[in-house]
Amino acid sequence: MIVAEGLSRPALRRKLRHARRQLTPAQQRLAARRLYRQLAQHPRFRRAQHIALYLPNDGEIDPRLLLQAAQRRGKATYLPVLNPWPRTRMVFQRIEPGEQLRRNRFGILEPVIRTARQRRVWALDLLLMPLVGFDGKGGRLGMGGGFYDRSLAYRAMRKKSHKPTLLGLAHECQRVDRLPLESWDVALQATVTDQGWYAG
Ligand SMILES: Nc1nc2c(c(=O)[nH]1)N(C=O)[C@@H](CNc1ccc(C(=O)N[C@@H](CCC(=O)O)C(=O)O)cc1)CN2
Ligand SMILES: Nc1ncnc2c1ncn2[C@@H]1O[C@H](COP(=O)(O)OP(=O)(O)OP(=O)(O)O)[C@@H](O)[C@H]1O
Repeated sequence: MIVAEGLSRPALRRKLRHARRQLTPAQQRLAARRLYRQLAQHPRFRRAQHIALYLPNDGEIDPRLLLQAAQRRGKATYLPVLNPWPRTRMVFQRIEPGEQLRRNRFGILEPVIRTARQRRVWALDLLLMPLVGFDGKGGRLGMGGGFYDRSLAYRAMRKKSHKPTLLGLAHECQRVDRLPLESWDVALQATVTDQGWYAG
């Protein structure tokens, strides 16, 4: 586990991003299969009809087996898409198997914007979130764009139990003893790694 004390947020981010990029392709594949086993039969996943995931970037744990499983089971699946304007906004758009994707300004694959296919965050059942670091208290450190935090800002005004369920997905090497909490940070209900579940 990584000790956060004495590290600034950017320094911690660099260290954690470095750690996940060190994983070999074989380790990545194994972790992705283990993650799939942790979640595919879990009630939170089985019960969800509208699920948002992401396409892996920069060493992130790969949730594509879960994406395929969700599509096989007839669930609606969504990916984050960066809005052209305002540029700080991220939306969730439904994707179908085999749909053509394009790289966004960060080089991450995403569907081509089609407003009619977008769904409000609070109308999703399950949000599987990428992250750079996590702790055992629901803390999440992202890439630093604040995209997920802004999408979830509505939560501050609603009860914790509201939709969607927020789960972080991570490699075990992304675990930090304790993350400093910022005012805008939205707590995860749990983080799931290739090794297990960490309740928030
Ligand atoms: N797989 C995945 N998709 C995602 C996210 C994510 O974290 N992971 N995002 C979650 O928010 C959004 C994209 N957010 C991002 C925020 C910052 C950087 C970033 O700083 N990237 C470069 C900067 C270089 C450049 O500008 O091209 C970097 O690697 O340093 C990347 C993505 C939407 N889609
Ligand atoms: N609810 C919000 N409203 C406005 N700005 C916000 C909000 N949440 C976060 N931000 C801004 O986003 C910036 C990045 O935040 P932070 O470092 O927590 O992002 P992150 O969680 O690492 O990234 P991401 O959510 O994209 O994965 C902060 O400087 C903050 O000002």
